[in-house]
Amino acid sequence: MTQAAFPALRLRRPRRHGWSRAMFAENVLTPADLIWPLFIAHGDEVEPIASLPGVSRWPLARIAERAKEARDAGIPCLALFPNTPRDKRSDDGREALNPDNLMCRAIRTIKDAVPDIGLLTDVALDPYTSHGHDGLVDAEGHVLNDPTKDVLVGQALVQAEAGSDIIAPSDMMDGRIGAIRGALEGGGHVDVQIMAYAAKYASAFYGPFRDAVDTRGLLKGDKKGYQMNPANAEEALREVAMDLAEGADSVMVKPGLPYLDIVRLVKQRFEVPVFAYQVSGEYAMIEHAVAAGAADRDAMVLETLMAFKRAGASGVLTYHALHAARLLGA
Ligand SMILES: NCc1[nH]cc(CCC(=O)O)c1CC(=O)O
Ligand SMILES: [Mg+2]
Repeated sequence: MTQAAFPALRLRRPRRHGWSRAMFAENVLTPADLIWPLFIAHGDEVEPIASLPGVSRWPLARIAERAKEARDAGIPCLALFPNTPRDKRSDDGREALNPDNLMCRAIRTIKDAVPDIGLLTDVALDPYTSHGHDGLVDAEGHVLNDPTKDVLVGQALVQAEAGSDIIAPSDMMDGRIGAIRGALEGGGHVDVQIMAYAAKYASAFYGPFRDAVDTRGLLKGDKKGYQMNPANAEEALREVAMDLAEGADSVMVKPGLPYLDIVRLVKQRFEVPVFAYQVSGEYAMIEHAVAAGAADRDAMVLETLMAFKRAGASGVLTYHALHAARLLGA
């Protein structure tokens, strides 16, 4: 590429005026880029989550209001996470298969009230197990891949039957995308999508989420035996290749900002829709920085979300979705 030299070349020239900055923008962020995660309470009260300031668990009676707010702000899709009552959690997580569990009731409640918003539902056993792991555990505490995969298939089917639009397995078992895709096809759910949490890292940024779904106190050990090592990037490409080959419609990288290099690598290598999850610890870092007077919330939210777009993401799951969508729509 040939280009002029200074002073003919002045890269500041187009930055002088707002209209010009807008015209030269290489990426845009819109409310349609945002997926809003919502936590469902099992009781009747709104339950603020102390480690996730500004985020609450919503009872079923209030969940449709949130869906309407999201739709009215231009958010295309919600991600749902249930806080299963402790007495319904068990070693085998069988409540995940109950077609009347909190997740399935939330799906039906939202679909009845707001049929035109998309619903993405998490597939993994952690909100349902008494040990807090995403799968079935053997006597040594090892999470068993193949038996877990079979349960996840059943979990995906009850969610699809309740009306989920996008099944999002966040469990990191090998082979579950193919098994779930096969079951969805066999069950007549040919248009239900799969967004695979393909490159999900064993991260220190999930703490507040574990409070939100009440697994922090239950979790025995850690998830390093199935989630990825933060040292690895090549392996993320193998994870993505595997999930695409098994029928994923889109893939996710998680956490978000510390793994933007992975978003970029995946996008360049595969040219498929890539989503990023700006996770609970990332949200909390921003909120605590704001509370400490170290940052401007609106600017920081919009800048971090734009960074995902620049890296190549098709969209972002973020607890700031409603706030950001309203800023963008204003
Ligand atoms: N299936 C577990 C799951 N699904 C989404 C998140 C984290 C999301 C967040 O931190 O916002 C986790 C946490 C974990 O793996 O322990
Ligand atoms: Mg995998």
